[in-house]
Amino acid sequence: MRCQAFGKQQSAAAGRTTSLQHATSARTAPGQLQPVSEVAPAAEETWEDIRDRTGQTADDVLNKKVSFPKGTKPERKVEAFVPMVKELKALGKHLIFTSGRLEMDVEQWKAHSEKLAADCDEKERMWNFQQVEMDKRIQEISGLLEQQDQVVNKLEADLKEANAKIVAKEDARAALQVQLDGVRIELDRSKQDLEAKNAKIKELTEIGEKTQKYATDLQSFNTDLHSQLTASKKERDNLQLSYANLQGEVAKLNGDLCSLQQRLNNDQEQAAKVREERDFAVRDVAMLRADLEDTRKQRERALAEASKAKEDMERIRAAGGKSLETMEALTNDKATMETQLSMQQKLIASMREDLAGAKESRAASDALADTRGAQIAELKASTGREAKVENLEGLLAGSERLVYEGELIRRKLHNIIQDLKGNIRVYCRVRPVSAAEAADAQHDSDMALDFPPAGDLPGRGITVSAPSGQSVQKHSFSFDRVFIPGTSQENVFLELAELVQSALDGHKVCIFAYGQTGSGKTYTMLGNRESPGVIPRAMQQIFESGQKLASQDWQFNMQASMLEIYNEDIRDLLSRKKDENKKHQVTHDANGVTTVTDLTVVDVNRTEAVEQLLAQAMDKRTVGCTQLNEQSSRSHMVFTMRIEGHNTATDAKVSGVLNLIDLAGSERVKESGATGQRLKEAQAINKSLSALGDVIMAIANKADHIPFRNSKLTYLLQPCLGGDSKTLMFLNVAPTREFASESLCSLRFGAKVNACEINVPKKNVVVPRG
Ligand SMILES: Nc1ncnc2c1ncn2[C@@H]1O[C@H](COP(=O)(O)OP(=O)(O)OP(=O)(O)O)[C@@H](O)[C@H]1O
Repeated sequence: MRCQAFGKQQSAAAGRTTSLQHATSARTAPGQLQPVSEVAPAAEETWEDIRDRTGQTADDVLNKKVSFPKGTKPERKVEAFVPMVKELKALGKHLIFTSGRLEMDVEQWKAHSEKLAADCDEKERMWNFQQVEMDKRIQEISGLLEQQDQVVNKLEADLKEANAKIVAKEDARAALQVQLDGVRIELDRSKQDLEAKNAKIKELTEIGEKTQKYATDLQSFNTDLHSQLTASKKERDNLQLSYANLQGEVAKLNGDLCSLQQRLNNDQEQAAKVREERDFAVRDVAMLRADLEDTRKQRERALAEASKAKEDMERIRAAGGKSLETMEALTNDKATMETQLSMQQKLIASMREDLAGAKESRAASDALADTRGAQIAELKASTGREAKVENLEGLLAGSERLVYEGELIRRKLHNIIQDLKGNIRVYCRVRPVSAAEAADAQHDSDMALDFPPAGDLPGRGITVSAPSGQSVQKHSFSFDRVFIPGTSQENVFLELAELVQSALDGHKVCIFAYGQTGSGKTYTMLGNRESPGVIPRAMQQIFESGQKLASQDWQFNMQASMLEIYNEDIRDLLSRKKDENKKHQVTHDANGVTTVTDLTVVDVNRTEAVEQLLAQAMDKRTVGCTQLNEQSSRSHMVFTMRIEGHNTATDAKVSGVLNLIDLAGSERVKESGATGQRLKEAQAINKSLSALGDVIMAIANKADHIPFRNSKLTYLLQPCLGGDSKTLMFLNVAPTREFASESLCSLRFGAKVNACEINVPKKNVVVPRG
């Protein structure tokens, strides 16, 4: 299209050129008007000169009109036309030149535009080609992009997989870390086990040493008995000789028959005493047997612990496999333990031999008693003489000495056994489910406690199932004795009668009941008229034993006092005055003798007298009704009996103390529903019981400072807990699930107390010289 238009302009320009050429040829034709320049050739002006000179435009020149007045001569008219012709000529030349130039330009433009069109076509072709190439390239790139997308997707999937693997590896590493931590904990626990076992072995070694000492004492006792037996045999030979002589003198002795009869009666009494002594020996042997049994069990337990330690060690070796040094240490420890165990076994074997020796001694003393009986029977049938009577008196004096010495040895053995049993003991007592609990549907009266029926810990183990979060967890404990619900007051007392006896032998003895409110502390310590508890039974035993010892020239002076600690104040329960605000101070002297100022002290020598005092004290004691116990003790009650003994024959003196304590019940303030005064009481009770717990913990941890002064209760009990007292704690627990958490707390506390070691008890005896 552009090329056609370009062609039309060309032909128009060509047409113009043709008409100008015609004009030129017309000008030069012969006979026509000649231009002035041809007449007088001169330098021709160019159109640009004319234009610049005259200021005319091309149109002005072409449209110029010439008019002449009439009569103008032709020469004049020619003259007038000459400049016009010149102007027109210059303009014509200019136009011809300009149009030639324009034509040239047009040609140039045409060539240029053709070239441009060709370039355009070429470029278009190129572009098309490039477009195709580009499309191809784009397709290729798209293909590549798709491939790359696939690669990226694959890489992403690989990355995801790698991440998952990393997470799994992290998890595995965390699990391994946990395992490692577990192994470390296991290792620490094993170390602790080993330390505990070492401590146990040390304890067993100490027991072994004590047993050795005890065996030595037994040996010397046997030797004494043997020498006494030899002496008795000699005496028996003498008696047989005398008896032969006596037969010849029977007639003369008839007159002395009555007095002899009297002496014979005395002899019979003496024989009864000898029998009693034999019974003591029988009981001692039984106790020894029980003790031996205990030691055997300890040994078995130690063996079990050693084999457990071995298993632990192997487990640790398998789990860690690294701690070679620890392994070696464990192996060494195990070897040491095994050596110590074999020593213990030897010790037990030697104890068995001692027991056999003691049995022989008992048989000898039985035989001696029988011989004496036979002699008495013979004498009964015969008549005696004055000299014979004197002989018999000597014999009796010897027997009395024997009995006295036997009593001393019995006491010694008794204390050795007590020491072996440990000087702080814990007895756990579980009360039965009460009728009210069983009847009330609001109470969860199912049992929360189990007692291992037999096996490792018969009568010593207890398991409590207590809630732990959403589930229930079992916790096992063992104590020196566990009394199941329904155990009678009598059977409970039998287990501590020996301890009470120690007070008569000059020891400080402390028995206290600890437990949740309503768990049976007061029932255990005081009981009721039908089933008296520890305090009345202990009194009865002390008075009866005191009376028995009177025949061995012992005289006892006993004094009782009773106090309660209520809201951290001490109150005298035996005072007949109404002096509630009186302040009492507690002091301990260097010998651990405790004095409470201004406290009523009453001389007692009969059970009935003590019962009266107890009734009086119970009337005064602060008791209240809580949600958990109708008759709840709101104070700690301390019954103290001081025993001073004097042997008029030997001038020996003993001084013992028996502290019997009914603590107030621990309670959770929230659950007991306490408010006002009850709340204040409960807070004071819990504070003092927690102070007791702190003291026990400090003793168990062998702390440098024992915080006895943190409460009146702990300060009062200081000689019992930290001194040389023999201490027994009753841990009273309620049996039902309702109180399982509280029971668990009490059992944990009891276990802590059980782990305590207090000083070896010291006897307060003054033995005269010579
Ligand atoms: N072993 C038991 N056998 C029979 N009944 C028992 C026994 N132990 C406790 N009880 C009865 O359970 C109830 C609560 O006992 P007790 O008053 O002795 O508890 P407590 O621990 O002294 O309470 P608190 O000191 O908080 O007042 C009493 O009625 C008591 O008779």
